[in-house]
Amino acid sequence: MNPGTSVHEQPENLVEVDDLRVSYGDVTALEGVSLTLEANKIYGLIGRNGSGKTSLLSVLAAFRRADAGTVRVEGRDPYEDADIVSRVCLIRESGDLPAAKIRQIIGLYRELRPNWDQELADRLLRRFDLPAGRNVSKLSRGMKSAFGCLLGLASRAPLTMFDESYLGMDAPARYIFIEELLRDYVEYPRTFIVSTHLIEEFGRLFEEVLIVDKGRLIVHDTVDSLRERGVSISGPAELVDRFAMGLDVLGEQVLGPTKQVTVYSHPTDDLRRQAKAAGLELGTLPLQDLFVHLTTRPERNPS
Ligand SMILES: Nc1ncnc2c1ncn2[C@@H]1O[C@H](COP(=O)(O)OP(=O)(O)OP(=O)(O)O)[C@@H](O)[C@H]1O
Repeated sequence: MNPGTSVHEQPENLVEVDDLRVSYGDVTALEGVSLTLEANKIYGLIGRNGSGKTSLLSVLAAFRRADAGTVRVEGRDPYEDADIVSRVCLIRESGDLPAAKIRQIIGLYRELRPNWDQELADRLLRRFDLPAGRNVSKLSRGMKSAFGCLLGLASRAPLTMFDESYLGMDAPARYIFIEELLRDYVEYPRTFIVSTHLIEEFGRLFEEVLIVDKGRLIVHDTVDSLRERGVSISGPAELVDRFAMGLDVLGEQVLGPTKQVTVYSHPTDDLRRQAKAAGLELGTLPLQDLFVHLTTRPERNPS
């Protein structure tokens, strides 16, 4: 069944989180996180190791309870709400798979997931080349990940979250995942949150990006406006250096006599004109450079 035709009336904001705190003993994983996610969008969740991504997704999926603040999915607290939980799917890197054959686990999901699509599951089995008769304990790491991606996509949950679920998958398998996610999303729009460290590779999926850093949400913006926060400049090295002087340079690459720098500065019309007149090329800012810039501060690198 298409999630859009579900008996549930979806509020415009699928997820509402207010002043969330999550702690593990004396470790505070998230503090003061507030966010609103709309239905039927693809969100990228990025952050450095230990920044709190898994903690956030675990709370949304009701794997954990918030220590403070409120969490609402479709207007309701997902914790101990079986109806909401059946409409939320979190695929974690660890897979959370029982030691059973692929075919048996698919049968289980078919029972439990109200929107399960068997045709999609069969196609993904073929595309990922997964042996339906094999026990998951005998699968390679990448195969386990691909199977997790299959389960997440074929579940067609209105809120589907992948937490680094593609670790160990080779590049062709990751491309299949991205292609299938986009294809299915176009046909059956729903909300995805995709956490990843492969920012440029997965970036083309995202409409909006959430960046968490040290337990706080530091950015929630559209990909387009994030890319507009800076610009890449390329051309003859000497000219590029002269042009970038005084600007906040995020990164640089030298290829023979040519150089490309990325700068954290909104490319005004004036800057564009000057660059063009100087024979330089302006390009979009790589999300990865922006991410590194925003999450690398001196206190992160104690001497
Ligand atoms: N079960 C736990 N017990 C104690 N501390 C934990 C536990 N799980 C997470 N933490 C701590 O909470 C913080 C956030 O962890 P979390 O797993 O949410 O980060 P992450 O952004 O998903 O990291 P990564 O990118 O490395 O997977 C870290 O400091 C981590 O050490």
